[in-house]
Amino acid sequence: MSYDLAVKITDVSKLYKLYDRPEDRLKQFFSSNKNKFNKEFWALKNVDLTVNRGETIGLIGKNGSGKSTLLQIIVGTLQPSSGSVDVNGRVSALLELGSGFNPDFTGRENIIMNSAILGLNAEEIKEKLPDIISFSGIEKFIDQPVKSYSSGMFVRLAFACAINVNPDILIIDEALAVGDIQFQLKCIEKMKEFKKQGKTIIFVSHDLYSIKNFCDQAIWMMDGQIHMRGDVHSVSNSYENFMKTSPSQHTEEEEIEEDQQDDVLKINGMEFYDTQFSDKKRFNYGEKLSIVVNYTLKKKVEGIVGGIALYDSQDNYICGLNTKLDKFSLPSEPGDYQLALHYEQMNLLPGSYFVDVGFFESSGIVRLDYKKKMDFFTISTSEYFAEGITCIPHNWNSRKEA
Ligand SMILES: Nc1ncnc2c1ncn2[C@@H]1O[C@H](COP(=O)(O)OP(=O)(O)OP(=O)(O)O)[C@@H](O)[C@H]1O
Repeated sequence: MSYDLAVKITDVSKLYKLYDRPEDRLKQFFSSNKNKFNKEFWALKNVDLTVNRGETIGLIGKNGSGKSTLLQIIVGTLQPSSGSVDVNGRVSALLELGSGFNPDFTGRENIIMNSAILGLNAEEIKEKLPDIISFSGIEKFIDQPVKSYSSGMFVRLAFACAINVNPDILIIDEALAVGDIQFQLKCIEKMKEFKKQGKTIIFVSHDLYSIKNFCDQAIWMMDGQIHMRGDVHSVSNSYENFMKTSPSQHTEEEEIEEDQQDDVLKINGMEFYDTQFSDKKRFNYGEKLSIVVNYTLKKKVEGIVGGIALYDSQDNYICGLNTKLDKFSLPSEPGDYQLALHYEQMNLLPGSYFVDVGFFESSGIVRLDYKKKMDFFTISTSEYFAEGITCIPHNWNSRKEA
């Protein structure tokens, strides 16, 4: 395989045999009739994929589309039913939370075992061990069996192991979402460092915003196949459009959980203002409208991104704006701040509109605080001049054909 390639997958398929009842497995074993007692299910079908060294790839797709199966095959924890997999370099993966850990071993023993599996020799393990323990931040519990760990402690240990063994290829499957925000910030800094060093990263997330911010390329998996691959914006926009037209699809992306932790940034409140700077909630169509968000930054964070999104009463996404897209930078030093967004002309038609407010670190992967439907405002007008959600600036013209 060429030196420039990190992963080469050729015609890989993964077949599962599904049995309705446990005894069917035995019956099938003795049956000469193929598939009499089972159904065949292809989790992956004829997948070809090459990943170049230094690429940062986002893997997206509905639940059950085959993302984890593909990653496990790359990592080597799952064997394909057919096809070949070549990997150049050391792969470190954060797949299912702590899946590589032995619950009866202590944290320290698990680090040693994991590092050995990844190919580190005794000398290297001895050298890395203090870094891994210190990165995990769970020094006090490192000699306890991991079965006594909370999910937060698990993710700390798993991430510390995965990221400190100097991998050539880093694979992360959503796992970062667990764990506290300060630890997430520490991890994202490491991931950014990896990216700068030109390492290969494959990152799975249902959160398209973080995929768009962190990755250069994206792969969209559908029904066990690669449906689309290309630059991150075109693939994620196509996926987003597809998901909009499949109303029955329920993704984790929709389940934005409000961050209860406020140890880094806390959104304190929000107000709406008109041109007279009087605070109100009822506006006339076409009026100027400003949203002012009060927040407290408790720790220094560079490159914070603030965003405001509007939804109508049927939960249709109307408009999402953020400071990164508009190249507006926010302060990084701790303090109490106000962030104001001024809409020059609120051209939404009469109705109630809900506002989401969120703050993220620069790549969008770590959500510092997020308030869904934090408040709402209403638009009214005494005239009847258009229908729908918004009135787009326009004019009419008519002429007689020559
Ligand atoms: N051991 C197994 N036996 C039978 N079917 C399986 C097994 N593991 C996975 N599958 C099936 O294979 C399909 C692909 O699963 P996979 O976990 O790769 O999807 P995914 O895209 O990672 O989903 P998610 O986003 O929910 O993690 C699913 O339909 C799943 O039910």
